[in-house]
Amino acid sequence: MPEPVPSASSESLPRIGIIGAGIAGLAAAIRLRLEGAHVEVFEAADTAGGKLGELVLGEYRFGIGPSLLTMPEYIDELFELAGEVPGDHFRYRRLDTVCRYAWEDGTRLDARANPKAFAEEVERVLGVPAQRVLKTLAHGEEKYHLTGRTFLEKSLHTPGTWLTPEVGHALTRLHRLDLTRTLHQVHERDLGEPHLVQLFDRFATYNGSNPYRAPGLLSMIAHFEHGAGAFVPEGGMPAIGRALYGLAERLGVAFHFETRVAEILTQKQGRRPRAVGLRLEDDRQMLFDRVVSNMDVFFTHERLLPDAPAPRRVLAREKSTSALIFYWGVNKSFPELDVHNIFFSEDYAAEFGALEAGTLCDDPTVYVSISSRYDDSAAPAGSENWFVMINAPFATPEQDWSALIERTRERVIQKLERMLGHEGEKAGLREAIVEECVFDPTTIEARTLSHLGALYGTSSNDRMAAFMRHPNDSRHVDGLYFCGGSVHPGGGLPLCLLSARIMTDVMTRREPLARHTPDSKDDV
Ligand SMILES: Cc1cc2nc3c(=O)[nH]c(=O)nc-3n(C[C@H](O)[C@H](O)[C@H](O)COP(=O)(O)OP(=O)(O)OC[C@H]3O[C@@H](n4cnc5c(N)ncnc54)[C@H](O)[C@@H]3O)c2cc1C
Repeated sequence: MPEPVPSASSESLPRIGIIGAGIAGLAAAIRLRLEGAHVEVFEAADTAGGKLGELVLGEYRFGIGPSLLTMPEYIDELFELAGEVPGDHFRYRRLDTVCRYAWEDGTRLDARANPKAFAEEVERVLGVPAQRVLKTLAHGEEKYHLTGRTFLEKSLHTPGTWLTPEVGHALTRLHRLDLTRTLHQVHERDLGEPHLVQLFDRFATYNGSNPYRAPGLLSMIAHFEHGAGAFVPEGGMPAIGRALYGLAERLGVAFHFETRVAEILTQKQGRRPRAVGLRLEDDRQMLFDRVVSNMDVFFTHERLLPDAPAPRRVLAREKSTSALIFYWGVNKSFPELDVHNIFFSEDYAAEFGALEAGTLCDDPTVYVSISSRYDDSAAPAGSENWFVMINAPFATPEQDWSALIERTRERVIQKLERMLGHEGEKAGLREAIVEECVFDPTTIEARTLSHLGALYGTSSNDRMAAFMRHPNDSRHVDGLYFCGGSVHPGGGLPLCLLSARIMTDVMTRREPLARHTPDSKDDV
């Protein structure tokens, strides 16, 4: 990618160095540039996007990580802030069916995005009254409205966050938040029917948590998919990273690809050290007034600040789950599948029990996402690009991934052939797989530089999780800020985008920048 050289006049602007061009690093670069800073981004990989990267296998293209897009308005917001029309650079559409669910007993359910249509389908297939489903979704939405603005959109480490009418109102409604029940207990209470409980429990995995431990407050996640909606971007998920990179470039952000940062340079200034620049892997030193890390926060402390004090308790928090992913080029079409498909395990509790024990169960829930369903260019005609993912524990030294992969691959193929009704066929799924690549938690750690291969930073398995996530600024080093899935408010694309917004807010309140208007970008 080209490296735009900032012009001389940018020397008078506050200089900010950002480590990492993941979605949050890109959003931070855009926001800080618009706030009036000279911004340079250092990225170890050769492209922007981080986990939103692309994998090409022969004639098949895959998004490496995220497959489900929710809350695209946070992406639009960045184009609007820059005075651009989002649809000129990034287009997406809403899915009518958010997911096609299948169980081993033959039950099939298409989850429509529209809450009423979804509830009616649940009543028809599972016999649970539609009103009960709608009430459960409405309760999730209520939890989101009671807590979302405080817990997801603001810093939890700024006193002003807590002195608001919203917090006062939430305190009067604490009993509605289900803080003393697990997510699974809430679903048993509100829905009862086992298939439906399993379907709703799965929302815990949207931030890498365990429904048997995560607090009932997380039932708000169902609202994101069924209330706010699920979307597919034109050009596939990697198009998100490309679009934001394009916007950042147009604004004059400077990018350095294949440039790994080796150290955050600090200088003692007053009581605490201050971040004053970056040392790159080739030993070059770049001076900055402020530094933002979009790199996994554990590695930021461990590798880039080895001698600085670190928030040990926060960094030792339990990680979110990881994944075992099979990227399969499949040379035929399976019309019975949709964009997002779930094949449930028969014993969900045993599946999460295995994850807690650091291994995989014999019958995992299998997620199959096929982006060629909405993006023709991702696979040859009549073929499909299957992203097949099962939840996996974060990496530990005892795991033997080659043995686990061999065993699980066989079980996954058998399960899919059985549940798709292709068992025993000569030309089933097995024969149709013509391209293959496998990522396990150790590959994910190496490829995306995420500690232990966790997909979403730390887990939300306890009530204190939100408070114990790393803040968006450093308590130990002045001038050092954080954004991305491993810090507040957590992992997943929407929250990463919010982390960049919160971080910019925290930084500019503490150390104001001269606001930059989009029209004046030429003087950078
Ligand atoms: C398999 C998988 C499936 C997922 N599914 C979904 C989904 O369906 N929906 C959803 O919303 N979210 C999903 N997520 C989560 C989502 O992808 C992440 O939360 C989000 O992309 C993380 O973005 P980030 O900004 O934190 O940074 P990352 O994408 O982690 O990027 C960080 C960047 O920093 C760079 N870097 C690291 N160290 C250095 C260094 N020393 N010097 C220079 N650069 C460095 C890395 O190369 C990387 O590009 C999934 C994640 C994975 C892995």
